[in-house]
Amino acid sequence: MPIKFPFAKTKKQAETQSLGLDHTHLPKHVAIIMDGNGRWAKNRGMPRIAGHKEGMGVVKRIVSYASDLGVQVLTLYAFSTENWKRPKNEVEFLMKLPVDFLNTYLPELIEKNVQVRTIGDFDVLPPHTKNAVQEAIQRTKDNDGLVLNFALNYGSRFEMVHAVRQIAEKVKEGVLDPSDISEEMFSSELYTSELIEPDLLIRTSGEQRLSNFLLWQLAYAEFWFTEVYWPDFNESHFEKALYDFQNRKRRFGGV
Ligand SMILES: Cc1cc(N2CCCCCC2)n2ncc(-c3ccc(F)cc3)c2n1
Repeated sequence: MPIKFPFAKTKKQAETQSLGLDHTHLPKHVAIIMDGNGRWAKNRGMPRIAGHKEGMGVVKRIVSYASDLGVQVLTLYAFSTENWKRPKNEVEFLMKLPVDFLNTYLPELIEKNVQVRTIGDFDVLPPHTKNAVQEAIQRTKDNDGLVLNFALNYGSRFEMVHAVRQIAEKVKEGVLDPSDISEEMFSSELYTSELIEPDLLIRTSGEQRLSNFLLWQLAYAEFWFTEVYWPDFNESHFEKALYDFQNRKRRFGGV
């Protein structure tokens, strides 16, 4: 199909450009707090894990859509350090989701040139979770399309304290003077050291909190909130978030 719209490189871009999305000013890095899965299930008289399972299908759709649009990095808050406090059966179910997701979608992610990464305290995850994620990281490490970054057992305060400890050790060893400590140095000690910072944070389910997610990295990001529960979130909601992002940037772009 001849692409009618300037700048659009793919059919998906042409479709969304017709709706007003400007593909030359997309957010490079979108971070998402995928909230509302438990309430979605409760409202349907279903167990919480049904919401998580439905939410996993939405992950696949939004990853595919973000990749087609040309978003460079997508960071998804999949499991926080606080989530270990949930009931044992729910935690066990959640720790199987990365395995289920990758068993089902890794071939398509590879086909779409997606690079899988994680941030968080990875070593304490269950072996089956670690093995599946490590295989996906290894099999996609040379891909240069969308970077799909899962925050797994992630907590921003834990991440920042770890960074401070690393820097303090260098000062203690005499290889670093305190006067040399900079924002760039601190950023280089974070899990996200190899990634550009998020331009846009999306949070579903009506909550308007950061919940210990990317506290340092989101310093200059636009925040976009929706009442929609994550299992009901779809490409139109994602497109609206990107559209609103662009319009905010247009209003203040000149200052
Ligand atoms: C723990 C957890 C929970 C999880 N949910 C589904 C989405 C809604 C929010 C929480 C539940 N999803 N969805 C995908 C993954 C995943 C993680 C790593 C990976 F390499 C591949 C897939 C995932 N992991």
